[in-house]
Amino acid sequence: MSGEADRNEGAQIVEILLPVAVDMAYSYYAPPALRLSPGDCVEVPLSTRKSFGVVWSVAPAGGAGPGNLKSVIAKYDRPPLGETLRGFVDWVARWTLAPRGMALRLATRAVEEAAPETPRVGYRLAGPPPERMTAARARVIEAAEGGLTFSKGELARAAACSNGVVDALVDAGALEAVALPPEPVAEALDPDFARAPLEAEQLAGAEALTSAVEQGGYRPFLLEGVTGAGKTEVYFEAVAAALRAGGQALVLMPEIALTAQFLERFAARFGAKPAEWHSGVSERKRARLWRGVALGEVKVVAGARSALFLPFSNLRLIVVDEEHEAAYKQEDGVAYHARDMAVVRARLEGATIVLASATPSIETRVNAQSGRYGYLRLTARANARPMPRIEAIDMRANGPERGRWLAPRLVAEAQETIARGEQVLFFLNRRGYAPLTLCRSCGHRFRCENCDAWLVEHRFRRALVCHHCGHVERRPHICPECEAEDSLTACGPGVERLAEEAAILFPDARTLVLSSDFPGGQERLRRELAEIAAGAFDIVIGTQLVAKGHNFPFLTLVGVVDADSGLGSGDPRAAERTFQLLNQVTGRAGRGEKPGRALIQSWQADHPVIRAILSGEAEAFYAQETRLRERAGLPPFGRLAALIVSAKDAGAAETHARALARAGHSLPSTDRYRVAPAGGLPEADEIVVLGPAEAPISLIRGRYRFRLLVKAPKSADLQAYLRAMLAAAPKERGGVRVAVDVEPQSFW
Ligand SMILES: Nc1ncnc2c1ncn2[C@@H]1O[C@H](COP(=O)(O)OP(=O)(O)OP(=O)(O)O)[C@@H](O)[C@H]1O
Ligand SMILES: [Zn+2]
Repeated sequence: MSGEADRNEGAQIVEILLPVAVDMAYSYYAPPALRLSPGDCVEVPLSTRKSFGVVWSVAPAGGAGPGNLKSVIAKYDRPPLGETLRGFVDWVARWTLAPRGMALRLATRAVEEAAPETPRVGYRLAGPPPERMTAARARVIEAAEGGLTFSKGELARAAACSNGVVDALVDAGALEAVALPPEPVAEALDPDFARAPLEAEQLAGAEALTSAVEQGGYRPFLLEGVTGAGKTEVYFEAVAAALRAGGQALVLMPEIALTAQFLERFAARFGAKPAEWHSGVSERKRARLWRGVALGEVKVVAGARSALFLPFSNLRLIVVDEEHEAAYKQEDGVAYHARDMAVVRARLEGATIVLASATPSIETRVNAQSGRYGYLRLTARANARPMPRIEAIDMRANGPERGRWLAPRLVAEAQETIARGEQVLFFLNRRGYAPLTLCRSCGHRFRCENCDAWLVEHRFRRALVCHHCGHVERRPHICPECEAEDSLTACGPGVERLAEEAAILFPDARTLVLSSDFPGGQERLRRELAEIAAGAFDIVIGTQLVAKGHNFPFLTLVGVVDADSGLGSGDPRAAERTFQLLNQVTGRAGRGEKPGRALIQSWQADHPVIRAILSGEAEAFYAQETRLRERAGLPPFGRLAALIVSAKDAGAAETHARALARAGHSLPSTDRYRVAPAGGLPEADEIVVLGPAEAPISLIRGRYRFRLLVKAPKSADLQAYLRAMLAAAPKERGGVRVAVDVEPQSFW
């Protein structure tokens, strides 16, 4: 027996978290040779297959054998997940109510299956020229002269021939293949490469941030500056301070704002580009970056929201650019808000965090005004550029004729702008050709067969498309209902329809339509954004993609086609969202040498949001919105969670939603929260459950949806309440699903 204990000396019982939809860590036996520590990446058996996992805790096995525990198979060659990142994963799971394994997955997805690196091979001159010489071969040999080593592609490109010519020269002994060291994962950055001359307000902001980064510790800031104020230059100084301190920095941006233009500005300041992290980066590159970040070799990452889960080893600074952007909220899977979680990560890491925006969210602004965040402001544009002059076009009095969408005044000003060699942007936040197609003779409307939504006509693709489930059908020639011919008519405009109108009104202009649903994906979008910035187009027609943080120096006129479209929704943030979007899009005008203008087509020109945009009085708007939120107990003065109950059968979904609400109402109050009794008027410190109500879009992908809204005072432990409510509800049966969305950003 003691012999066995000796043999087991050093064996461990380890708790391992797997990147699957399970909250619990599983116990495994680790044989003595492994000597695992928390954070180690391992391979473990999971039912009939093998899985990646991360060690969460370790205890000595005390001489015992595996018993009925399964054994860890191997330790992977990956840098371990540090304690703060593990703490962050736990935190995100607790906050969002997602299974911990799914939160882990956000951190480890890039390296779960990382294949070993394929070695890089280079080619250089080796022997005498081959006996059989061709023109292409001669060009390759000429390109390889000088004793350097080149990749196959480089030689083939230089000689304008195929890769096969290079291979043939290797076979003939004229070239030889040599192994190259791996490509560096990121270039070295120099904090003093080219310091920008800053203006007074920029300087004050930069100094506050640099000293926070130097001192270390958790220090949150709001950097609020009008569009074109030069916020980027200010937070670049904070990045420089992090670099000087030997630390790392993360710049989060909405994915589409991560353009070549931004990377080049970064390179102009630091001598090289940052590491990029977004959906366009290849899997292999991501695995290498992940490792480089963990080892501290990668100093600065510019990334979309998922970069927040990278294994930084010495993170000194997080910047969340355009912090108000709804794109920071992940809607499916782990429903986290990257801005809010960035603040959490900064606190865990003891880092400075900068939330930057021209139009901060109410949440962030309230935090800045109450002194919880440092408040840095830039009140004027850099380089003495004026803010754009903004006017409204009242569509009731001065709108276009029927079937047209651009008012005569906007058309006239656009013509003058183009004639001066400047750029025009027509902004309409609607993809496709027309949001609704109907039959003139019987009134039939085309709806999605899976969703409670109209089909949007996409004329470029010659199809009717559902924007909720992606369902596509051909646009027929006869009405499927009454069989009338040529009776179908498009109602309302989308960007494609606007392009048609522009082609008639401005036949000689170079026009570009920019929309996220065109083939070519992110890469095409990035290229087109660069072309706009270079002045390759006279007219740009686009959705909100063009509004996000871009710098188009030739753009001097912005026409907002339908300023009111976002105001009618049931979203409690509708006014804030519209204010932000209109500010951002009009803020694209006049960033170059010539001053900018914006014309806003509105049916409600006296709406408070439109008035705030016209007057430029953001302060009054924010004050009023904040007051409304406070009175209604809405975030940030109270807390919300949405529960979306869905099922293929409407009755099953509704029954479960009602049971869930009853469970919520009948929970007893505890010291963590107080529950309002059903039917009674809630006190200010009590949690209430509103609904269930049929969701505004009551059917998506064939599933019927009901929503519950849990409204809690700031003092309540909302997550503890939600957990108790879900536990007290009957088990989900008959394909019923419940999705929890803490601090929801969308309300459909
Ligand atoms: N101190 C400065 N002197 C001259 N030009 C500057 C200065 N600071 C910034 N700029 C220039 O001003 C322009 C606007 O800067 P930037 O893009 O950082 O603005 P922003 O505040 O991020 O605006 P937005 O919120 O609209 O994205 C850029 O072209 C930038 O190079
Ligand atoms: Zn659909």
